[in-house]
Amino acid sequence: MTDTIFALASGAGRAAVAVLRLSGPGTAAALAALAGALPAPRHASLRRLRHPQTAEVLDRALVLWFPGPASYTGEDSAELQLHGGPAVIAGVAEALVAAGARPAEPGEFTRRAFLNGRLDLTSAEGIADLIAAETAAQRRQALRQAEGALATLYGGWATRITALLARQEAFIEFEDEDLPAGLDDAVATAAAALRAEIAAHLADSNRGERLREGLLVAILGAPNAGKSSLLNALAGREAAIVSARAGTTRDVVEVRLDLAGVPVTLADTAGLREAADEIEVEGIRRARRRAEEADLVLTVFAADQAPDAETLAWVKPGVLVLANKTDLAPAPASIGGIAPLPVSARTGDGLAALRARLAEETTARAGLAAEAPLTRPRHRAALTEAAGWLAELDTAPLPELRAEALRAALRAIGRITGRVGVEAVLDAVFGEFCIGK
Ligand SMILES: Nc1nc2c(ncn2[C@@H]2O[C@H](COP(=O)(O)OP(=O)(O)OP(=O)(O)O)[C@@H](O)[C@H]2O)c(=O)[nH]1
Ligand SMILES: [K+]
Ligand SMILES: [Mg+2]
Repeated sequence: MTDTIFALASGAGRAAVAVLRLSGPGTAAALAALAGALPAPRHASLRRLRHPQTAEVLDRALVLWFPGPASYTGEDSAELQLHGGPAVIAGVAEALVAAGARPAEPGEFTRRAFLNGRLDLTSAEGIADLIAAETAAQRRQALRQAEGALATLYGGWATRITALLARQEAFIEFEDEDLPAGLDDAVATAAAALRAEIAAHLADSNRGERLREGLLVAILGAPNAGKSSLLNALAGREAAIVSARAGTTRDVVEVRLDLAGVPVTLADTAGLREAADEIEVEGIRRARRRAEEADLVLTVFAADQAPDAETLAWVKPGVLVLANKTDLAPAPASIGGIAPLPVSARTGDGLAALRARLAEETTARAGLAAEAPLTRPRHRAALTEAAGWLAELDTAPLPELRAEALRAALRAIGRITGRVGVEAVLDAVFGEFCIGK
């Protein structure tokens, strides 16, 4: 028998209202034990909540009863809107345990919704992304996915493969009879067309995945070039220590920015130079490593200094070259063959242009690529596999082998939406949820 689970669906900590959710076959009994007779379905009803054993009154709360299957999980479920204090929440949780329920695992409500056919895996992942979304562009992408944009796309492809498989199997079964000429070729042609659509979907330069994960932008340059000053200016707060002493920054200092809807982690790093101090050496090692991982590097020079060799090594295609301190000296026309963007962290000159340029660079690397962009490596791997099986149709000599390739392609796509062989991926998918969802 399925457990009845409960969890705090609202955030932890003191708040005006805390929402506790319940789901499972024992929901009605637990509600009755705490709140008396069941309220009308889907109508908020104000009730005294009592401990079922001690009868102590724990709170006055709004109680909502959602009988299955027309609920989020598809099971009988309920919501208790409590006063949001920690002692109230703890008391009601204890009462629910006394009434036979148990605390939920992360993502367990949505997992049940999936198992009861209320949503597919991509929609469930969209809900997790929606809860995690930090920017408007992330929210839009997550909401579309939660509402089934990917389920529709991938489900449509699965339907087409199923139809091809039916034709291919008819071909095998009636091989000796008179079938329309070219049926076999027609299957291969349709499979090739589908493979091209999948390839186009895969060739989006990971924009959807990058929007979901956010971008890393690293600031690199000589000591005292003004890297930390630039980070603070872009962040709008004194996140990193600034001083006239070369070698101030040792650890990597990171801030989160929202650049035109793309979440960006901006990393300030130790100035590059031949250092003797072992702490500074480690800082410079970390600086280089962060820059190598970065989606974009801001290579910073001081306009009043000759470019140093260590930083010049980071003037290359794909980086953004900055000449800072233009209040002290004009920016050179070219550094290492690239025209630098002139800025002054001190006066703020050029910062608006830098911000605009950064937004341009980040949205070119991440963002809404299409109505239903690819958002997860899990989907990418399965689609690549499906496309590989469809390619087999061009070369597979026997109708039986072609049918087998179509079946394998179908299984690969079915794993994305959760139609086949899902046990293995469920823990990974629902483990990323918060408790209460
Ligand atoms: N005049 C002028 N001074 C600046 C500007 N930007 C930074 N500075 C000064 O340059 C010095 C070094 O600035 P930081 O931001 O600490 O430089 P950094 O590149 O982070 O230095 P390290 O962490 O030591 O590598 C400080 O005294 C800043 O006030 C600027 O645009 N104009
Ligand atoms: K400094
Ligand atoms: Mg610094």
